Amino acid sequence: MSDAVVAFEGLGHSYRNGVFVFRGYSARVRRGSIFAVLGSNGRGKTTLLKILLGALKPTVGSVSGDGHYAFVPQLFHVSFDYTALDMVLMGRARTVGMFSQPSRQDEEAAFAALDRFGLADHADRPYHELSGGQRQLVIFARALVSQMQTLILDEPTSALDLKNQALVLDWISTLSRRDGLTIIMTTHHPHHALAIADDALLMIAEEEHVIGPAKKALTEENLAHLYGVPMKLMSFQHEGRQIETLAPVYALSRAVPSGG
Ligand SMILES: Nc1ncnc2c1ncn2[C@@H]1O[C@H](COP(=O)(O)OP(=O)(O)OP(=O)(O)O)[C@@H](O)[C@H]1O
Repeated sequence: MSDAVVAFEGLGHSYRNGVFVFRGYSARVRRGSIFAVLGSNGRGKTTLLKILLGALKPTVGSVSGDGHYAFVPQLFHVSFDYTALDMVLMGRARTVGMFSQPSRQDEEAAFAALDRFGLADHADRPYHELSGGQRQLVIFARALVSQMQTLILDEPTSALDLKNQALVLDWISTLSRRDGLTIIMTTHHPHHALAIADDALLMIAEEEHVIGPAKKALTEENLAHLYGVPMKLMSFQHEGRQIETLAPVYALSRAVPSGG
């Protein structure tokens, strides 16, 4: 695998005999990089993540990787009355051990992770009472304390407001650039991928996919082809930085006001 942390070759999955969600997909995720996966609803992004996590066996193709990943799912339900802090402490399972109590150091790390996401005041609240976005942030905090070198994030910004989207994007970027972690994330936001990803996989159709450096893969043409919505790439200066971003162009049906 050389510099690749995760690699797959000729990968495909079929839940029902003969009907493939996708097949023939190949890619390599480089150590320390951010790898974004884009595709329309039902294209197979979560299926791909489940295969990489080893939770699902691919129907065809092969996957390699060390299997030591922290996973942040889209929705996370728990049946027990855990507090937000308990949820984060579960991320320390590797250091706490099966039947021991978390150490003071574990608790401090968990509390600091909650604080990083602005949730220190919610540490003792029941997890299931938190809002969807707050729960998503708690699960990020849990991934943060796990000390895994690879994070797999399923739509990490889906439940978040703009401020918390920016916080999480910055967090992902810092973990990769400063701490050398490898991040694999799915997203429905091409501009998020363009802002932070090194490489992108565009799952376009059953066999059709684009893989490459984010700036080369996330073109107006490829994205319009993927989503069926025109996309505009914009480049401008902001506070001395050159910004490149993407915006969809919506075709709105205009209702004609009556009598007008
Ligand atoms: N356990 C399952 N059994 C049968 N079909 C499934 C199962 N899980 C997913 N599918 C089907 O596989 C396809 C891909 O689903 P998947 O959840 O991987 O897509 P996705 O790209 O993550 O979608 P979204 O963007 O809507 O979250 C869908 O057609 C879905 O209905």
